[in-house]
Amino acid sequence: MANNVILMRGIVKKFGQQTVLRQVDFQIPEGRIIGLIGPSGAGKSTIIKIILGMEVPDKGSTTVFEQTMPNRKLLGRIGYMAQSDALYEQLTGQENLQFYADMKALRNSKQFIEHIAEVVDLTKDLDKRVSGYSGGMKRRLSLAIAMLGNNDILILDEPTVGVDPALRRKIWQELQNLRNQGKTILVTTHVMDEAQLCDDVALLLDGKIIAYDDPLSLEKIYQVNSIEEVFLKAEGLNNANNSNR
Ligand SMILES: Nc1ncnc2c1ncn2[C@@H]1O[C@H](COP(=O)(O)OP(=O)(O)OP(=O)(O)O)[C@@H](O)[C@H]1O
Repeated sequence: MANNVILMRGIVKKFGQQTVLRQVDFQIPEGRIIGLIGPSGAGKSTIIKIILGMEVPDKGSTTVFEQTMPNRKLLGRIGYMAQSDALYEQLTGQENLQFYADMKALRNSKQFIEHIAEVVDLTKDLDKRVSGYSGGMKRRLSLAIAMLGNNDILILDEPTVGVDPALRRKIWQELQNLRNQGKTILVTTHVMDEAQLCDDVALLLDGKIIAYDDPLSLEKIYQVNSIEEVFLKAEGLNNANNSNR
């Protein structure tokens, strides 16, 4: 059994009167790609922020490599891509990448930047200012920044929004390469084809992880043929349960 690199136990998170996470137990083993799916507003980004120590839960505990977050040293081992881009608009793509590479004290940053720019197909645009980038180009630059360096964990909040299918495939190949090197990847997505590519998929509904297994097992459990159908069936069952309460 692989070690769990991220462990959440009994997480409850409220924003004012709204309880977003009711009782989240979630463990992420080393060297796997884990997809976190759920309807919009289910609390996926909130889970990510709690893992990173950016939000504090009302109840429960979270550890990363058996330590509580935030932890500066651990943050250096994690590549994070948020839903909104944190880019320096007045700098070029290259300068943005170099800035973050310097922050990570990355050796061989030139080779890293060249490789990662190629993965997200930005090589030709690296000398342009980010203010002139399209939305999709900004997402790709954010993804490149998250992937810079030898991160042990990558946490990607909807990394392929605005990315065309061919490039999406290339990015997933890179994620799978990283997984094959033993890296751990947590990704949220609304693209069910991508969820299908994950080693395991966790389904967040009604403030809880209601199912967590590899895609084939989930399809068997829900007696359907795709993760999209798993999602729809689980949501339908949940809504029916709620209206019977
Ligand atoms: N800082 C905050 N203050 C108040 N409410 C918040 C805050 N952060 C999140 N929420 C609320 O918590 C709920 C879950 O938000 P979250 O962004 O985690 O959902 P999500 O599953 O990532 O959604 P999406 O798929 O649309 O990105 C939403 O109703 C959101 O409005």
